[in-house]
Amino acid sequence: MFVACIGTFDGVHAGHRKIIDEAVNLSKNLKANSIAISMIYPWQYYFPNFPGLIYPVSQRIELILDTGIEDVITVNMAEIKDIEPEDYISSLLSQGLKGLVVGEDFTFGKNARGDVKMLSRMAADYGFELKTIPKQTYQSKRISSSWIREAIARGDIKLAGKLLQRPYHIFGQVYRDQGLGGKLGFPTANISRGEDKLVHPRSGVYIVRSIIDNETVFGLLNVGFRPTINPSEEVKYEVYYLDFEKELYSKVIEMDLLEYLRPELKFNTLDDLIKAIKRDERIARAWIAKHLSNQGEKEIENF
Ligand SMILES: Cc1cc2nc3c(=O)[nH]c(=O)nc-3n(C[C@H](O)[C@H](O)[C@H](O)COP(=O)(O)O)c2cc1C
Ligand SMILES: Nc1ncnc2c1ncn2[C@@H]1O[C@H](COP(=O)(O)OP(=O)(O)OP(=O)(O)O)[C@@H](O)[C@H]1O
Repeated sequence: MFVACIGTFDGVHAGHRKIIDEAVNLSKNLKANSIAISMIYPWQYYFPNFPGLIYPVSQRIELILDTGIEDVITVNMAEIKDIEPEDYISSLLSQGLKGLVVGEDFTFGKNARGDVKMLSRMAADYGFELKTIPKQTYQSKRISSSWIREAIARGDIKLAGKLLQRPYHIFGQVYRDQGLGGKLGFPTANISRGEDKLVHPRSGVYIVRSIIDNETVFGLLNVGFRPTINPSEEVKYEVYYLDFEKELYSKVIEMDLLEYLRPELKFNTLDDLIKAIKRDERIARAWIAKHLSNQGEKEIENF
């Protein structure tokens, strides 16, 4: 016996959390297991103008499980897009579905014909519990993964963090590059974000925070194409951690994006680039000092 909630859940934003929490509550009332059914990719993923996922699928699953729901099942959109919605629900019923939680505007199945009206009818006919959740909003606008992707792409990481209920973070493995940064006076770790098609934050410089070997470290992340030296065809992620000297090659690091400082620029000389980075560092140090709480704990206010 199980209670399920259905969606893509990319980002696991405030609206998703509400749906998942309600599924967990309902499962307790019905003494059943709780399951999130997560579409691997949203419908838009298959179109060329899709900006990319907020988080890799593996991380999405971790975030969903962190909410306290017992299991996550991933479903390929191709598997259900041509299925009659009644058939999909019947197959869940035959597997022990006792309750279902969805957003009020949720649609699924062939021609998106499955909706709350249809689900209510089926719930009455087949005796399962249906809970629909009113849309969760921020500043009167429906919270959605699409809105968050768009905010990240234009560098509004504050808004993204609000909608996600935690700072937007990126994560990836450190790989060896030319090591030019060290020679310029600021060693950088180059990050590879993996295979999933992910949204790129607006190119430029960000203040970031990571936890490395149980220690909080702050850094400057450059996202972009490095137009000044060694230009790249694809977006690169390079982080310069402040007051940090440990070896990072091949480690997987996660960083919270806290503040957007400036766009990436093409400088005429290397010297100008170095000056700009030194200035970024001064601004970042002042920002960090201002935002650290007074109790000596390395916590950023407002997050
Ligand atoms: C904080 C920071 C800011 C940066 N800003 C720029 C920039 O505005 N324009 C640019 O062309 N490169 C910028 N870079 C990228 C540097 O050009 C890059 O780190 C340098 O080329 C070394 O790269 P490599 O060691 O990976 O070869 C920035 C790097 C950092 C860490
Ligand atoms: N703001 C919200 N308030 C209430 N329910 C929501 C909200 N956003 C999504 N849901 C519900 O959460 C489940 C998962 O949503 P899903 O990830 O498919 O949509 P989304 O966040 O709107 O993404 P997209 O912007 O890509 O359409 C669905 O049942 C959906 O109806």
